[in-house]
Amino acid sequence: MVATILIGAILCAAVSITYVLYQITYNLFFSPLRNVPGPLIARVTPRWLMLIDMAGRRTSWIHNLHSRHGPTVRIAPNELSFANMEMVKVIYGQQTTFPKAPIYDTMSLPPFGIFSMRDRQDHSHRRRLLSHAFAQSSLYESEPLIRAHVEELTQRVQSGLCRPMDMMLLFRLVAFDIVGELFLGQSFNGLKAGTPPQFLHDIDQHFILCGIEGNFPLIYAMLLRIPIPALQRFLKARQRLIAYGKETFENYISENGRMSGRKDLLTKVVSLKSDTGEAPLTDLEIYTEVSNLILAGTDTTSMTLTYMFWQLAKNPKWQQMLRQEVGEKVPTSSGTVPGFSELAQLPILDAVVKEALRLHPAAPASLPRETPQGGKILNGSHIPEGTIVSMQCYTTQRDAATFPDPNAFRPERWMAPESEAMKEMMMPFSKGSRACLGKNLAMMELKLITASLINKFSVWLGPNCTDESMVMTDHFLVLPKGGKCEMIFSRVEES
Ligand code: HEM
Repeated sequence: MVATILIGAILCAAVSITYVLYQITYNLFFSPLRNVPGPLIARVTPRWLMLIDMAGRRTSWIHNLHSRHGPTVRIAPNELSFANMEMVKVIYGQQTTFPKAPIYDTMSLPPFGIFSMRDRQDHSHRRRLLSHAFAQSSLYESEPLIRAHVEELTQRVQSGLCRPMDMMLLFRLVAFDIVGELFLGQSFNGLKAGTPPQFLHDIDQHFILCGIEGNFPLIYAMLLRIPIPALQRFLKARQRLIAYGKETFENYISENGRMSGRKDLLTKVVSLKSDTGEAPLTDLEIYTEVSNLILAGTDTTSMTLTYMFWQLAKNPKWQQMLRQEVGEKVPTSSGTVPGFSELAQLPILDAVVKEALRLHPAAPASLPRETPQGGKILNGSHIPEGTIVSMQCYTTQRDAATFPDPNAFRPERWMAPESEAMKEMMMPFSKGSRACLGKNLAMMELKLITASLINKFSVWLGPNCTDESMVMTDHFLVLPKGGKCEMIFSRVEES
């Protein structure tokens, strides 16, 4: 009996070792990607990229590889990263044939919302149905709801003048309250409470869970079977996000009906009719979508604000220029939040926002796509179908030939006419048919908040806010290494 078990174990070990050796030999010497440069360990095993990913270092690691090896690098046995302008259109352009990669299946729970949909037809149907809620005209109708939260943020800052405040937290709370207001019909009242509500903790846990499930599916499946209540509670974060969306949605419908005159974006989604005769969204699809939109619209906007204000705190000259530009539209003394129509085209504000999005994109990492049937020629080499390919805007937006002095905060680069290369390589919201649906909303929030705060206050770095604490790490979305961003505000007249 013992001998049989021993022989079985030896056979299993031998088969496993042979398989691993075969994989290594194939990946290094026979794979069609064998001639693409990249670190040896990454060419041998996909686990290396996964570990780097989990450590929050994916973006900087890939960026360094491009600096060393050029525009095409192999970052895993079956995964390539590109960094040159010609590839942007091919992989992300309006006519691209590269669908989102299978990893997106682990980024949401089914039924998938627009963000995770990989089928081209399903996606374009959903996008057609949702687009009108995000149109600029819809956003103008919702502007008063957004401005009320910006006003609340301004008062919150006013009440904490001359002391360090964690602005990363305040920006998260305001962005969160705004998307709650617009997509659930009620604010989360995070700013009022001053602490993150459970939903925000669940968003944090959601991103960790995506990393575990996407990179280590077996471990994730095992964790699901371990009956430790705290662990199970952690693993249920994504279900809680959907459940909260469902409950709030049902309350909203019972209070407001389906054709309420409320000027939020949920009303637009609920009352939409398809002009093409296509089926409108079911309630299940609406509240799943809405929960995902809250996720998509919180940390993206708040991290952009955090880094933009960090740069402004380090560059008082740009604060003064902004204040002067905004002040000509809205006097500093007036208690009001400026109107977006007055701000939308201000050149200095626009340049500051763009430069923040360039240097500190909230989604800096690769956006993986799958090479379609038959393969494709990319940068002169035939890339077989099924190969995962991606670009990261962190790298395209720091391309020295396109953006001279690429690591410096220089908004003036956006005040001259933009070159074709700048337009192509700037992709903080991605490009083409999968580009960010919330871009208009994000720009509205970024400009309203920046103009309102800078018009009234000067901002300085807090004692614990250093270049080291603000190093960008990423778990798909960016996060400062120090996990917070302390700043000090003072009234303009006093500074
Ligand atoms: C500064 C703020 C923002 C940035 C930098 C940003 C960035 C991005 C990026 C890079 C993508 C493409 C992701 C991919 O291909 O995997 C994306 C997609 C998306 N974003 Fe945003 N986003 C921002 C704000 C928002 C907001 C406020 C919302 C809505 C509340 C939103 C909703 C979406 C949706 C629905 C998609 C999926 C679009 C599709 O696949 O058709 N985003 N965003």
